[in-house]
Amino acid sequence: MKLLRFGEVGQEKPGLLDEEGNIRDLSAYVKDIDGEFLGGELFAKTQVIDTASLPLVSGQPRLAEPVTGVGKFICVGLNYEDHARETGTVVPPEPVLFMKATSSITGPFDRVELPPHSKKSDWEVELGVVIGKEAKYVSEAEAMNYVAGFCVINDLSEREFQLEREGQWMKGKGCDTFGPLGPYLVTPDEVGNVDNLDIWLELNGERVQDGNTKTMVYKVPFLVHYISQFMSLQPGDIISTGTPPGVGLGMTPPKYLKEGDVMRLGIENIGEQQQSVFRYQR
Ligand SMILES: O=C(O)C/C=C\CC(=O)C(=O)O
Repeated sequence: MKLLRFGEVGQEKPGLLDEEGNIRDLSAYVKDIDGEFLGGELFAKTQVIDTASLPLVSGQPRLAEPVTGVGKFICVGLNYEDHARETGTVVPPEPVLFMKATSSITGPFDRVELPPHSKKSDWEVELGVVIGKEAKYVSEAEAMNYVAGFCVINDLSEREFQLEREGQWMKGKGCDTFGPLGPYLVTPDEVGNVDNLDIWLELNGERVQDGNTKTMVYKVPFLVHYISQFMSLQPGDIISTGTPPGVGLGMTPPKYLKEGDVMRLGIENIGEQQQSVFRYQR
């Protein structure tokens, strides 16, 4: 099942994508796609709904982030060996974790804003994991029972804020619009082998990231297990699992986003996003 949310900002409704690629309105069954829904009985019931019985949504509405009310947006840094190398580092002996502000979350086709005083904003396509059940000290073997589904994430990163200013990475990771999610929350049964999915990003039509989740170092079950040793995970929390090589920081010379740029990114079986870039004016 591919769950989604559609409509203008603040007026989104829950929906799903049917087999023919049409959007169907789920709002008669479900208030919204959030932690309460994903952690409750309705989520399982929704998976067996006859989609043809749901109202068709006409036109081409805006697609929003497929889950709302995200409590935690946790990211894993340097989780592909070749990406670590391109940034001049190595894969750490344990996962590097950081948080993105939940206020950075936007829809998959919404515009990305460059902060007024930024110079080094960069792209990072990533596989997102959406938690469906409270996970506290879970084992690696049982970890997938806590996963509701997967989505595409662009972990946008302002490198000067992240790496050249004092303190933690979060300054460069949590800027407004720096966390496009979606367009779909895809349930595991439709994803196939999560350890073998093509993952890519194009900047202005040129493919700059061209990887596969098979080269991810710390895999999804391990990450869910690992993070749950430090904090409990709640339904609707998101884990962004790291990016493959091809970010602007790793280029010679480095290349960063500018107004007018267009990013298109996707993951096999999970979906595609596209964002254009503008500079926020104060
Ligand atoms: O130079 C470093 O320490 C790491 C630079 C970028 C890694 C990153 O942002 C990531 O998400 O991975």
